[in-house]
Formats: sequence, structure tokens, C-alpha cells
Amino acid sequence: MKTVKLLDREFRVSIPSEDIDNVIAEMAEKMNKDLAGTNPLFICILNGSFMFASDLMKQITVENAQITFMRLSSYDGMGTTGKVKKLMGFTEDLKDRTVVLLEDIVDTGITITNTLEQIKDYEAKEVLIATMLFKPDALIRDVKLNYVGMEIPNDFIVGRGLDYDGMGRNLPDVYTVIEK
Ligand SMILES: O=P(O)(O)OC[C@H]1O[C@H](OP(=O)(O)OP(=O)(O)O)[C@H](O)[C@@H]1O
Ligand SMILES: Nc1nc2[nH]cnc2c(=O)[nH]1
Repeated sequence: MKTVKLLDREFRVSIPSEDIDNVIAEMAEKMNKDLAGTNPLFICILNGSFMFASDLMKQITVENAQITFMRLSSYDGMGTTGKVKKLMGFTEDLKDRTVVLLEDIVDTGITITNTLEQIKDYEAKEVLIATMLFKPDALIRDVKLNYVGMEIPNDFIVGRGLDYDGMGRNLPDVYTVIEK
């Protein structure tokens, strides 16, 4: 079993990199059809989504697609603080645009619903949500996800952009914490 140690915890591979590549490719293909002619603006929610956004955007062929970034943070160690801090905003005008929020993971749903709240006054034409990973059993907010790469169990994971106290974002595979 492939494992990795990050700080004080051990993790085992739970999703190989190729499986994630495949779901991102499928998502890009679907978006290329759905979003044709919409001049979409993708918003990558940093930090965790940097790798997903990069992998996805390389496969987006929609004309006039654009990407921008905002930075939010709510996790401390392995748990949500329940509060979403905005650390960096964007300057693009969302009015009458098709906006696609890019998340690495929707867990409790607190971050994504908070993001929707933050941008609602910008009067976008529509706001779609795309997430690489989704934990349905952890969701405590009512939110519609338009594109979901993969549903996963309610365990703490790292890799593919996701961190444990800043560590492990660079790992191409996804790893699940080994409970002590
Ligand atoms: O659905 P939720 O329970 O809100 O969890 C999802 C959020 O948690 C992670 O962000 P985090 O706050 O860890 O910041 P990071 O992206 O900088 O790692 C992840 O990138 C999502 O944005
Ligand atoms: N690293 C990491 N960040 C998260 N944010 C929400 N859920 C998770 C998770 O399982 N792992």
C-alpha cells in the first residue's frame, strides 16, 4: 500500500492520479458542449483548486473562455472552522456573464455557499459550480452542484491541491488519512 507521512499523520493512496485525470477530462468535454457561445468566466477558488483548475482549463476549448482567481480559507488542520475568510478578491466584472466556480472539494458546503453569497450582488447571468471531489455525507448546506468529478466518502484527504496544514498539495494522487 502506497503511503505518505505529512507532519504527524500518515495517509494511504485512495484515488490514483489517472482516475482523477479521467473525470476531469469528462468534465471538460461536457463543459465544452454546455458552455459553447457563453463567453464563460471561470473562477478558481484558491488555494486548493489550483491544480484542478490548471488540469481542467488546458482542456477547455470554448471560445473566449477566461479564468480569474479568488482566495478563501476555512480549514484549520483537519476540520472546518465554520467561518470563511476572504483573503484575495478579483477585479473582473461579472455582470451578465456565465460564471463557473471551480472547487477542488465540496465537503460541508460552507465555502461554496459563502462564495455564492459573496458574488450575488455582481449580477452574473448564471453561476455554475464545478467541483473535482464531493463528500455527499458531509454536506450541511443546500447547494446545487452542476459538475461533480467524483463522490467520495467522508474522510479527510490530501493531495491533488488539497493540504494538511499546508503540506501535500503537490501530490498527484489523493490520499486518505489513516486513523490513529
Ligand atoms: O465545503 P467545505 O467544508 O467548506 O470545504 C471545502 C473547502 O475546503 C478547502 O479549502 P480551505 O479552507 O482548506 O482552504 P485552501 O483551499 O486554501 O486549502 C477546499 O479548497 C474548499 O474550498
Ligand atoms: N485537505 C482537505 N481539505 C478539505 N476541505 C474540505 N474537506 C477537506 C479534506 O478532506 N481535506
